[in-house]
Amino acid sequence: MSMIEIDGLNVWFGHGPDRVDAVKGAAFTVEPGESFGLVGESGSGKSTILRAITGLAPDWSGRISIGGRALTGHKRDRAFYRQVQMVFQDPYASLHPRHSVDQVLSETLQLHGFRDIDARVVRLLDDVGLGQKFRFRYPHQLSGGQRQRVAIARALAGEPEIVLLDEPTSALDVSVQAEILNLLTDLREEHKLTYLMVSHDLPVIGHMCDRLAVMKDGEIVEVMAVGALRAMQAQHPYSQSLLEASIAPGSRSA
Ligand SMILES: Nc1ncnc2c1ncn2[C@@H]1O[C@H](COP(=O)(O)OP(=O)(O)OP(=O)(O)O)[C@@H](O)[C@H]1O
Repeated sequence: MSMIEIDGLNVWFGHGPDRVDAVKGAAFTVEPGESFGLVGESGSGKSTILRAITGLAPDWSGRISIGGRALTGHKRDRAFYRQVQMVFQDPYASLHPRHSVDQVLSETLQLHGFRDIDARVVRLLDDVGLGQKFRFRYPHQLSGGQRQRVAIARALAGEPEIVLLDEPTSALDVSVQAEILNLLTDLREEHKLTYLMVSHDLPVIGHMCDRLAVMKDGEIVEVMAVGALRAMQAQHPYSQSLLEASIAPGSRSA
């Protein structure tokens, strides 16, 4: 059974003449323990697929199934958030400025119903490579990379099976991007996680993922293995042009 199954997915915003069809007929599956990438230029619909899964895009049709359970509407229950967590692009926006790291993690652990909060906070900080000295710091006392580590710790607090990653390093300095990507790779292995990751950056997807879908204007034009990407074997002309652009000198974007 696939961990994530998307089939015939349409997602739209607005009505009548204002309607934007952001995702059209998308289909792919993500297997347990796999890391799957969604790549494409800005506005191609990548983030909208993650939003439809998490219930942040209310108007959709088709099939979204998580661990064999079909989702309906846009209300997601506690069991869903136990199984699926998300890490966003901007750790500055996703952390409350007046909540210490300890508060962020303790409150999240309490919401998930854990009792051994103290031991779990300690373990989560270790897991994401932040020592105990960061425990009582506030977001403004942390670097961008450290904040993203806190956001990752918060996502892992409920021991999810699936983590949705929306451009998790594109707001960070180039120097810390690789650190966070390597951390995410290690955590996937240690915690047996399944990733669905959005990026406009093909080399990032190539580094992080087993397979990927290339999106253009709301449609998936090709699903391919990362091995084919590395061998420059894209089938669709649009994927080929993305590949060529990504290896052109000076093309590497943050
Ligand atoms: N809340 C919204 N209301 C109206 N249109 C939206 C909304 N969210 C997204 N869209 C539109 O849906 C399309 C797909 O957007 P989406 O954010 O999924 O693209 P993306 O590939 O993730 O690009 P980016 O990396 O820039 O976020 C775009 O045309 C966008 O303008």
